[in-house]
Amino acid sequence: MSLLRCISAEAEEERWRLLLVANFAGLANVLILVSINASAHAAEQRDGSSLVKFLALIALYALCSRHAKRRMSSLIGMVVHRIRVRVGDRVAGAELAVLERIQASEICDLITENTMMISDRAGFVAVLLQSSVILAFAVIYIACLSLPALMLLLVICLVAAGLFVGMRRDLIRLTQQNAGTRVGFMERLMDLLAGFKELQFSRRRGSEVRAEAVAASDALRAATIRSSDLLNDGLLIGEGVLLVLVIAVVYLHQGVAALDAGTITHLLAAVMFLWGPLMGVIGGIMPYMRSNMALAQIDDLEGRLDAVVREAPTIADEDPWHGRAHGLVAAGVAYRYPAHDDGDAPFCVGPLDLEFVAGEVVFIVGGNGSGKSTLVKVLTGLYVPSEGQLRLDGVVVGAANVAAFRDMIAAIFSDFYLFPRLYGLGERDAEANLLIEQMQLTGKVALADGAFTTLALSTGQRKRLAMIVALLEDRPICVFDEWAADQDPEFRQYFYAELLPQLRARGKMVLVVSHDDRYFHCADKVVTLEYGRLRALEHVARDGAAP
Ligand SMILES: Nc1ncnc2c1ncn2[C@@H]1O[C@H](COP(=O)(O)OP(=O)(O)OP(=O)(O)O)[C@@H](O)[C@H]1O
Repeated sequence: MSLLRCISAEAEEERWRLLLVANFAGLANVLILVSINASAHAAEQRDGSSLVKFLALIALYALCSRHAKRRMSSLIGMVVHRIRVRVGDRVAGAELAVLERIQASEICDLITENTMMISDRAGFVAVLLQSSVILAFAVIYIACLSLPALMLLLVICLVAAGLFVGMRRDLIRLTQQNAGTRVGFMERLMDLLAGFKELQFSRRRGSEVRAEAVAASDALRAATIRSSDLLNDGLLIGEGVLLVLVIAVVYLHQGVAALDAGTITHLLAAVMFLWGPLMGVIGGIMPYMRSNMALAQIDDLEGRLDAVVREAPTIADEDPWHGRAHGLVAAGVAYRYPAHDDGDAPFCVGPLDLEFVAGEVVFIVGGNGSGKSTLVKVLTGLYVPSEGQLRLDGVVVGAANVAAFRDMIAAIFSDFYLFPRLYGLGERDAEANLLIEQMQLTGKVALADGAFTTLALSTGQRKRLAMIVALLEDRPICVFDEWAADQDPEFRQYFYAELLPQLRARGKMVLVVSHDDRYFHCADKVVTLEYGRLRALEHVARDGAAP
């Protein structure tokens, strides 16, 4: 959708009022020109009342033009705001498997860069729209002065428009190239920042990464120069058109039409007077075209998000469990990742038949890449099974109720994210600080007004904070993916020998992904995976001794 259409849709019924105000501004502007021309040629027109008329027209123009430009800028701001919210909602409403297919860096770049581009150029676009209205009135005035002059003006403008159309093609090509170049540069910058530590240990690796970052920056520089050259060419064409217009008017009476000196002076005054609005149009065309391209790129991103979102069923709000979970059954459940571009067979976990009950601790174990985390994502409703079904207390987990199902799970994944605040948990400072003491983090971090005082902690300490959040959530199903991997021996012991039994005693259904074979006896059941298949399902005797 073009920016003009977006503005019009945003303005709703205000659009007609805005158009009227912009037209008043255009009319007042041209009436000032007409009055100047009249006063310049007739002494009787230069009295006090004509001065008042001038001042009134100037005031009318200033007020209407100011209102129209301000409203247009603010409507463009609203269009951009709505785009941000819409794309944000689409991302928030997407499924994990969907988001894994679109790079987060690409989403961020497309939203921030393009919306900033539209916002930054909103002023130019507002001037363009207002100037276009003024020009339309000026064309009527020129037509009244001389039809041949109007024809000449239209021919010159058509030639200029043809040049702009040619430039638009270049601009589209450059805009697409620039987006790719910018993402490339951001990726190299991330290499430098995220891989900072690794780069300290190899000067050669460091210089190779730096060389690629410099090359990406250079490509970005060249791309930016090409774009600004194109914009400058656009401005130059506009200025050229103006000069050609002035010269054409002067020579007009010698060629096509015999004009008297008075009309020529009026025409020249018109062209010179319209220099500002003409430059407003010319200066605004490129930013307007660029804004439309930014909109097209956002449309494309939204289309891609929609296309993958359409594959996933719409999530509804049904809640057949009301916060209680007794038995979770995976019946013939399998999950297959999307096929690779290179034709390699994608990884598949399952089909598996498994059962988990409340008050039971189940360990999911296996070698690296055996599918433990993938299985956990299926069991927690993050991935929709490719085959089979998940049933909680006899009710199939599906699109209609998966949101309620997920609301019953407290999960800490191996690549967990720690929010700086206790979102969704209300006022829990006292309880949280008690748990912080239990987790031996007192003096390191505290919870004040729902926010952690710091997150600058070690990996193990941050995982303990994530555990505190999970315990505060107090959900019937707990999932811990390699939580103990970063804990010291004392805390590892606390996790397996104290925390898990406490959760079992409280009737929680606990799923633990673990490599700690020293503690496998702490489980009620051990599910062993190998290449995505079930290798063994062992029940552990409850006296603590492995069978
Ligand atoms: N986002 C993804 N897209 C495509 N394939 C993936 C993705 N994540 C994992 N895989 C594939 O799934 C396989 C199993 O990965 P998974 O993370 O489930 O293993 P894991 O048993 O948890 O391993 P680890 O013990 O190393 O954490 C991987 O070998 C990989 O081929």
